[in-house]
Amino acid sequence: MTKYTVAVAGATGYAGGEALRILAMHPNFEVTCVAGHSSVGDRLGAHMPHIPQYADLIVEDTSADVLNGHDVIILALPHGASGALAARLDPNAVVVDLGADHRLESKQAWDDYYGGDFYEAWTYGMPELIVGRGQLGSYTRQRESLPGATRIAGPGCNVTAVTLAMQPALAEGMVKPKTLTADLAVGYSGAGKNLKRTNLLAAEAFGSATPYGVGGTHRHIPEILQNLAHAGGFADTDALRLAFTPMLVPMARGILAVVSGEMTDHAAALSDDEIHRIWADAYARQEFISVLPSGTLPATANVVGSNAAHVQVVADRRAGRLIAFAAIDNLNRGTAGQAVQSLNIALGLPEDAGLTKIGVAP
Ligand SMILES: NC(=O)C1=CN([C@@H]2O[C@H](COP(=O)(O)OP(=O)(O)OC[C@H]3O[C@@H](n4cnc5c(N)ncnc54)[C@H](OP(=O)(O)O)[C@@H]3O)[C@@H](O)[C@H]2O)C=CC1
Ligand SMILES: CC(=O)N[C@@H](CCC(=O)OP(=O)(O)O)C(=O)O
Repeated sequence: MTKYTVAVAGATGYAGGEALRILAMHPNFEVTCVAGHSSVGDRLGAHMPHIPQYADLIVEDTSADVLNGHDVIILALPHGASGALAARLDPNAVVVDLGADHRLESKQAWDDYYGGDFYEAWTYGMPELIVGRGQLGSYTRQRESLPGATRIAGPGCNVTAVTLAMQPALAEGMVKPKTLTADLAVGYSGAGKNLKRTNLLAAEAFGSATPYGVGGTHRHIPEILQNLAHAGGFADTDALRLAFTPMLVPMARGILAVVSGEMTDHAAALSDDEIHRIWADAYARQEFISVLPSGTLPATANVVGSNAAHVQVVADRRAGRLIAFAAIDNLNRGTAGQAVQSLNIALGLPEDAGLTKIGVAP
């Protein structure tokens, strides 16, 4: 069996930790290097006691010299920290960046929402993303760009939930593209191990629910628009408008996205069963995406610990809106699971190697 050595940078953080957990269960990968920042010199076991097989690895400095020499390099660093580093990595290594530095195709969007140096977009690591149509009307997927890729950009976690919920509507012209809204319940781990992306202290977040990143400011908006523009076959994101409001809720992992848009006449003329069938067909043969039976709504507890996305769609005919739902585990499907899925495809391994769609509910 082919074995690949893997270096994980950001190994002491939540996203890097989930990558290590998945890699520990993967038959083709062996973690041979872990790197960090303030934890350099520590045993990894001090930070990741739930992954005993890598407990004795020592956290090394995050530098190109340390990371080069391994077949695969996973970067799980704060955004802005991987762009310059990535430029010094071995061109023959397969590199996956879980941060945002290589996701956006538009420099303008990067400048508007992130700022700092812009780095070119890498092959986007969301295999099920609809990017066009092939012969006989079947969808072309992002999966087709991944074999042989050596630079892969891991999508944002909120982006993943919103895209998977709503992309069939754009692909089939079922919602007016300037009427989109997305409201999300998001678990604490999305903010990283210090809750720092929310500016909240643990005592303020615990037992409470509060919105953040409101008013069109959240950095995931341009990435969602980029994806939905691909799914809808639009030349750019100007055709789309999205009101996006995430809310921090008291759970460790999970995202529940509620995404809606005003129905087109085409959608309004369809029955509930026909609408549901469009979602089911869009995700047929997409092993990790489950369109739930009509009447069953997604819940984060059912996907925690897995690379699955649970999706549902309903028509609110009084409001004239289609409402799509997706539940994911932000660290697994939203980050490390999706990254390993993309790596599997890039390396020609079975797409599901080392991954599960079985959750740990309740
Ligand atoms: N959490 C999530 O749900 C998701 C996270 N991501 C992305 O993954 C990346 C990591 O996020 P997350 O794990 O949540 O964050 P954490 O704060 O939990 O972890 C950050 C990691 O990066 C290291 N680090 C911090 N600063 C630097 C630096 N200047 N140079 C090198 N390493 C550094 C830390 O090392 P040390 O502990 O040693 O200081 C730690 O290992 C981010 O880009 C994030 O946006 C993407 C999707 C979802
Ligand atoms: C609760 C919380 O703060 N969640 C984060 C998740 C972002 C994330 O991790 O994705 P990036 O890689 O794009 O930063 C947020 O909404 O910004």
